[in-house]
Amino acid sequence: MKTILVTCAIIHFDEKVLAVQRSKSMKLPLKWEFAGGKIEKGESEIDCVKREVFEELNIHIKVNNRLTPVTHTYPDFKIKLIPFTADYISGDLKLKEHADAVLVEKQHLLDLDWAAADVPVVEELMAL
Ligand SMILES: Nc1nc2c([nH]c(=O)n2[C@@H]2O[C@H](COP(=O)(O)OP(=O)(O)OP(=O)(O)O)[C@@H](O)[C@H]2O)c(=O)[nH]1
Repeated sequence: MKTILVTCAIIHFDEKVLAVQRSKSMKLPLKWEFAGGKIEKGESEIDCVKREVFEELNIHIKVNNRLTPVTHTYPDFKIKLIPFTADYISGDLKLKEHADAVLVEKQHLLDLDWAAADVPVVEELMAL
């Protein structure tokens, strides 16, 4: 099975981080994730994560640290999820694709029903 390369951003707004919920019509319906998406041909990881966040949320971010990538096999596809910590810079947050968004304190992140690939990312983040 081909591995899809996906970046995502753990966007900090002061002490909280932004989680977004996939819509009913997306793959992994209603699961929570970090904004991001597939790397396009010739695109750097950082350009990808900035582009996807702007496309999905209408905000600009500053990308900080790359966390540990997670390879996960779902029943019908396999991804390598490459997470970055980031800070909100500017823009009015608008949900272009997702069903919902919440700002969560780090210690409450595991209360959400995450896409399976995100669970190790959340655990790493909580241990930072
Ligand atoms: N953006 C993002 N995607 C994630 C995360 N965790 C995770 O498993 N994924 C999966 O990685 C893929 C990212 O692709 P995407 O967001 O660009 O595309 P999509 O599924 O909405 O579009 P598609 O239906 O065209 O494939 C999705 O299948 C999504 O389910 C995450 O934290 N952020």
